[in-house]
Amino acid sequence: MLYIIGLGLGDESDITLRGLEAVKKSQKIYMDRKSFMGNQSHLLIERWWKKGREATTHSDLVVRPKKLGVNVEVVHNASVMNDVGICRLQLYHYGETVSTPFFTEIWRPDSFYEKIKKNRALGLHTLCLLDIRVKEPTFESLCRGGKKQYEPPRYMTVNTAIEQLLEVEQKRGDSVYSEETECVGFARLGAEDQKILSGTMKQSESVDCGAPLHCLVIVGKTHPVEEEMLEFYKYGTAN
Ligand SMILES: C[S@@+](CC[C@H](N)C(=O)[O-])C[C@H]1O[C@@H](n2cnc3c(N)ncnc32)[C@H](O)[C@@H]1O
Repeated sequence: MLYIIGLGLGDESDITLRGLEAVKKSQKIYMDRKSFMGNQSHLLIERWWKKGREATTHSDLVVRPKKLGVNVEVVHNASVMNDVGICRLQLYHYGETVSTPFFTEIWRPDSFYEKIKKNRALGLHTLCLLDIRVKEPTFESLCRGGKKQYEPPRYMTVNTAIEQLLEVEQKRGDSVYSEETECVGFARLGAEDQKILSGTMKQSESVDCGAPLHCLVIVGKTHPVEEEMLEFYKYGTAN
């Protein structure tokens, strides 16, 4: 049996009772070290699983064992996809979620711009999931071959996300959003020191939201009740 257990967003105490039961009765436990930060992770608990591979996807971790006839059970938990609801921007007012990768000197992908443009044309909010670089081999060690060396882990901040979004707006120029566009920054959702910050992109870009993980919502058309709630997290108020 392979259990895939969501640990939630805060720390290991967020595991569900069902998840804890599955941990207790498993012989081997794998930690998914890619899409997690410190406490938030997806525990891969298995009985028959061979050594995991360095790079894989969650779907692959379900498909491959199933093809081998291994039973797979997912033990659900909170996800950032629903936890952003804490700021009371209504979840059914969101459009397509986008990912924002770290730009490099030579690689500045901006496919997210068209998706944000579509969402905003419909008045919808956009959740931006920010890049995580964990166990990334260094360019030198890849070129040299042999034993890999790894870059230090990097987690994109709200500040970097806004900076890159505004750079793309400047380049594409379709007035999809601007420095004055309302957004909500989230840091460490589910942790005791979680931080939620609502303000314009320009205001939010100047705030240090602290340790990762961060994500960002670009606010679409709001209902008066949504606006009322965002006041609690307004730039300049302590929260
Ligand atoms: C690829 S997604 C994985 C999300 C995870 N599977 C889930 O459903 O919660 C990783 C991104 O989600 C966002 N994220 C995940 N956990 C978060 C948290 N506790 N607080 C803020 N953002 C978070 C960050 O942008 C992070 O880079």
